[in-house]
Parts: sequence; structure tokens; C-alpha cells
Amino acid sequence: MLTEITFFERFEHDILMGKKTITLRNEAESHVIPGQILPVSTFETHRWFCDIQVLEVAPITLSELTTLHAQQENMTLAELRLVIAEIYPDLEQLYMIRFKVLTK
Ligand SMILES: CC(=O)Nc1cc[nH]c(=O)n1
Repeated sequence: MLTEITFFERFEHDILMGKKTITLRNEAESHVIPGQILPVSTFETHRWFCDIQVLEVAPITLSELTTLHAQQENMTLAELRLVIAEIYPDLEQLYMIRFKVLTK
């Protein structure tokens, strides 16, 4: 079970503003359950910046991504596909984690 989650610093503002409400992760980072509360830190320096509550976890493939997922990431679909390809090269099976920010 995941007990903390990290995000790249470039996503911090969007998360805190409620503009990014999902994250797409690989299988290793998908072991969370709805209701679970996770501390969130930056990937680069492990600085805590909020707690989130997991609302939903669902498998999704790269080809199934839609403009709704892109909106929930505060990106265009083209941007989202590029970002995911950069973070997880050649990975088709992803997991969508929907969350809300609790403590800032
Ligand atoms: C650190 C890290 O992997 N961050 C990610 C990965 C995928 N999506 C996301 O929002 N953040």
C-alpha cells in the first residue's frame, strides 16, 4: 500500500489550486484505496506541501485517455500524452487516481 505520494514541483500550484484533480500512475504506484489520506511531497526535494484524500482508483490505458482526463490534469490531451510518455516511456497500462486536497 502506498503511504505517501510525490509530484513534480511543476504540478504543485495546479494541485493546490484544485486545477489538477487526477494523477496517472504506473502499477507500482497504484496501490491506494478510496478514502485513503496521503501526504504529498515534491519529487525533487521531498518537501511536504499538502495531504490528499483518494476518491477513486481505476485502471486506464494510454489509448483510452480522453479530454476529460486532460481537463482533470489541467492540460490538453496532446500535452497529457506527451507528459505521460516522458514520465513512463512505452507504458500502456496506467492507473487513474482521483483525489481532493485536504490540508495545505
Ligand atoms: C513524481 C511523479 O511521478 N509524478 C507524477 C507522475 C504522473 N503523474 C503525475 O501527476 N505526477
